[in-house]
Amino acid sequence: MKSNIKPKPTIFMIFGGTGDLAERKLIPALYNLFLENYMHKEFAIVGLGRTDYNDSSFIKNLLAGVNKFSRSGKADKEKWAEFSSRITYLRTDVNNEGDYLKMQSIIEKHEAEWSEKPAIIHYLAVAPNFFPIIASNLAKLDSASDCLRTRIVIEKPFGHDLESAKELNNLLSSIFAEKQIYRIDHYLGKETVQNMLAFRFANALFEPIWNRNFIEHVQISVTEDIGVEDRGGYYDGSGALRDMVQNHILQVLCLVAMEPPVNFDAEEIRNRKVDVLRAMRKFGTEELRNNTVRGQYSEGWVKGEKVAGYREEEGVNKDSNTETFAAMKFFIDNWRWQNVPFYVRTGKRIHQKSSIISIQFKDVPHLIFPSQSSESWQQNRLIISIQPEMSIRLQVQAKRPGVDMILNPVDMVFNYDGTYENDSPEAYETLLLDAMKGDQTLFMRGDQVETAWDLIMPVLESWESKKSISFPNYSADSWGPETAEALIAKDGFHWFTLPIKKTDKK
Ligand SMILES: NC(=O)C1=CN([C@@H]2O[C@H](COP(=O)(O)OP(=O)(O)OC[C@H]3O[C@@H](n4cnc5c(N)ncnc54)[C@H](OP(=O)(O)O)[C@@H]3O)[C@@H](O)[C@H]2O)C=CC1
Ligand SMILES: O=C1O[C@H](COP(=O)(O)O)[C@@H](O)[C@H](O)[C@H]1O
Repeated sequence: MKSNIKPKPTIFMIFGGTGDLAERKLIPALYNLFLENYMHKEFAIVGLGRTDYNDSSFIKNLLAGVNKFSRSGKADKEKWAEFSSRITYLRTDVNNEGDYLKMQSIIEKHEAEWSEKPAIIHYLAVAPNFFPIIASNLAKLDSASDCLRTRIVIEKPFGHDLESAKELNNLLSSIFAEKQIYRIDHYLGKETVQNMLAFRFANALFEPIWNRNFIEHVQISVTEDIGVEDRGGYYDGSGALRDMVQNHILQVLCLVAMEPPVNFDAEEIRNRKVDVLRAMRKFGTEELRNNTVRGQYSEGWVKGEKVAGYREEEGVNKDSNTETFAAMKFFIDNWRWQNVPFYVRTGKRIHQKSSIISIQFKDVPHLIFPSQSSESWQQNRLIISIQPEMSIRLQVQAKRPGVDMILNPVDMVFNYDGTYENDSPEAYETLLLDAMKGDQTLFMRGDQVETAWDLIMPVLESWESKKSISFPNYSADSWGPETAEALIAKDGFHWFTLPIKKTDKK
């Protein structure tokens, strides 16, 4: 993220190098960073897994992944040869202490050959039950306590609840310093999410009105048209609240609501974000009843094809009460945001894939133009579209051409397509480069994770204790349960959606 820091020589140890995340995201991201000359010339990638590969069969598999998933398309033959010459495979069982000694010798070999001692990034792309055993074994490596160059990247989910997140934090901090721990949230790597910082704190225009005096309400809506796909086993033990709200949505909310930081330091930004989480109102019995909604999708039709209901998905319990949709109303109890509702919603098998932040401003204090119909009148609204459209729209009222003073809302639009020629990097590219640079700004600090868990625990506990919910309660390809409409409609608002463009639908 910070352009004034350059990566040093680096060794990537990818635990779970043979897995889905490495194939679809990590290796394509590292390859793109290499293509765009962001990597230091001295780097090595070590894939770790139990599968019986040698270097060449491992690399062949990774190439297929790059060809299929990289945003830069099929790999260039020469560039791939150069990139892949840095990749090796080490057959490893994370439970086997002897395998960590082999990692140690790889590190020592590079230390002896390279111009300076490398940064060592242990990337834990394995199931979370392996995080403790890997961390404990890494503690035995000579380099583990070297704060300046050894880093551990932890994939989501970071804990299953507050207690397990605390346990994991305690274990990690007994081995590593906080500045060595990189808890990943890929939403923070998204270009449009990072742009919130630029938009809010590099423009004089918006900050003076960014508060309860001018803003009526805020919406954060992250909807997906896909179901749980092949992750039913994981998802059924998680649900939408844990999978999306506790992490991605609360992190985005923090960027919308944080106070201006005094500088661009990782600690300063993360302090301001955690302040927001600490100020968020806890859910008591009344808020649980009135301000939260959950749902689960049933079968339906998507683009002419019949799709299964959640309970029929592979890996999902046939009478599962796991929510695939969550909506809630939050309040932030501080001077800036008192009484401004923040509505959030997320769900799978929703009619439209779309991640948007909508900020609705208060009405004008006095309207001088008579006879405006309700369709022609819209309070000012700022829409930050994270994906698939990457844009910022400011909806303002304008006079429609004609002899009468008829108003209608129009959009002032900044669209990434058409403004910038280059493709935006994938979230993992930004985050991996930051891990190489040692920049933690876009990674979650331990207290942030725990405060976010603390906030949602009453909702989780309440939902888990009341099993009598009548699921499924929304059909695939709908906008979620009707109660989610009611949650916002009872305050006089409605969920904002962007019109679907043909290209948005796969
Ligand atoms: N896939 C995705 O899109 C996303 C994944 N994540 C997170 O990333 C992590 C990995 O997910 P994903 O790649 O999908 O999982 P996969 O099941 O595809 O991969 C799991 C990996 O763990 C390795 N592994 C399992 N047991 C051992 C062992 N005893 N010793 C050594 N290696 C072992 C497997 O290697 P082998 O089989 O060769 O032993 C494999 O490489 C999870 O925490 C997940 O929540 C987060 C966001 C998105
Ligand atoms: O972390 C996760 O995110 C994806 C959605 O990510 P996006 O970048 O496609 O918006 C979600 O599908 C998945 O369930 C969740 O684990």
